[in-house]
Amino acid sequence: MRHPLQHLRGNAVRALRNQGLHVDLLGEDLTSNLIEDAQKECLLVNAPLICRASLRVPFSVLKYAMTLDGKIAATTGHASWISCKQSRNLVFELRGRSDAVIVGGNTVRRDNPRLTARHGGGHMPMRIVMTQTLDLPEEANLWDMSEVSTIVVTQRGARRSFQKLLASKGVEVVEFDILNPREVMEYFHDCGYLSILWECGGTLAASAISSGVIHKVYAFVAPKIIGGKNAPSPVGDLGMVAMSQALNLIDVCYEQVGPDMLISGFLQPLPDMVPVIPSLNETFVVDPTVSPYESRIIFFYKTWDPYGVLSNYSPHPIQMPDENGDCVTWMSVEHYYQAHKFIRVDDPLAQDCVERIKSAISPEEAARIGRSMQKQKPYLV
Ligand SMILES: NC(=O)C1=CN([C@@H]2O[C@H](COP(=O)(O)OP(=O)(O)OC[C@H]3O[C@@H](n4cnc5c(N)ncnc54)[C@H](OP(=O)(O)O)[C@@H]3O)[C@@H](O)[C@H]2O)C=CC1
Ligand SMILES: Nc1c(N[C@@H]2O[C@H](COP(=O)(O)O)[C@@H](O)[C@H]2O)[nH]c(=O)[nH]c1=O
Repeated sequence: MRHPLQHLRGNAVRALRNQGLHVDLLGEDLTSNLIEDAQKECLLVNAPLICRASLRVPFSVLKYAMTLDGKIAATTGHASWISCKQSRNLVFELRGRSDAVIVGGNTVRRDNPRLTARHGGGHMPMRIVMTQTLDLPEEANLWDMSEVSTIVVTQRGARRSFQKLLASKGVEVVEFDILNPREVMEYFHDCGYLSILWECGGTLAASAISSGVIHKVYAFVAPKIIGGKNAPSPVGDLGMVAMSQALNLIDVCYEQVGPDMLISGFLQPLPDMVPVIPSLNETFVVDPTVSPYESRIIFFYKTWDPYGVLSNYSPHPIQMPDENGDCVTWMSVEHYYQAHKFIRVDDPLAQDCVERIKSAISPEEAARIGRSMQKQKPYLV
């Protein structure tokens, strides 16, 4: 398949063909039902890359283990173990395929987890803790940095003395003005993360789902019943009141793992799998009074879809007059847009940022520079 980013599209294919290799592109040179299935498999395998490239957050998987009566712990908070050994071994593999594993403060306080991939010398994911209060134990397995590092993300100004203690143990602390899953995922996207495994409890899981940053779910269901009116469940309050609002998983798979059942599926369509024209019962058009089928209206979003050339990210140069009326060429609308956040700001940092955006190699890079500068130095915008 072709690369999802327009400016990289075709490069690898061209390079291979230039070397005399025969390359067939799924869905272009080769078409058939079988090929369509293969193309879909290709999309699924590349889900993290596609998500990262088009949604500008890492691909996030929410994983949890629950009893048959939908509990992720007993009323006391005790949770080890719900799923069987084979299931937990599979979790080590999932961790090993992720760039980071993330939990909420309460899971750290309650479980003192290690969050390592005990799979024999393979890749170890970074460990991330999300906590507003920073009210965490002084001693915890996650502060043992001998095998792998931990990053704690928290609210700006939270418990400065505890931040110092963490720093003395080598734990990185990142402060956010607004600590929510989307901001945190955008930050880790900008740091280069591709895929994140969420192993938190229901409180943070609900917040992450509501923020739209969870793409896939892995639910291990153990044939056990624990009961308990107040025993926690995998997803906290989503503000839904009718079953018709429930989120339906897509491409659901069922797999038996020892005595457990692993149910997995996508929580939102992969960007390339989104239908270009929304179906009639979908109501998410920008203006609810406008039908998505109205012929005068052109819908565009991703650069590689029909009309994608109208997107800010389309890598087409534009010419715009500067403050003196002289014509200046910008590599894309996104370059122009990002630079104009800083263009008349009387500060050398802002001027430097404009120059960096101007010479960014792609619209995505221009957006990355603009957005991270805006986040780091909000006073410049
Ligand atoms: N069976 C399983 O698969 C799992 C079971 N568990 C069990 O679940 C229980 C803990 O569940 P739960 O309390 O939901 O734990 P979470 O892991 O969801 O932690 C919740 C905490 O996350 C922090 N947080 C930071 N930002 C946010 C935000 N934007 N929204 C929500 N929370 C945020 C807060 O920490 P702070 O208070 O520090 O500010 C909050 O109290 C334990 O009993 C544990 O054993 C946990 C994980 C998996
Ligand atoms: N209880 C439970 C899970 N709990 C998750 O695993 C974490 C513990 O990881 P570690 O300390 O590395 O073994 C814990 O904090 C929570 O996120 N996972 C599962 O696959 N099955 C289970 O039954």
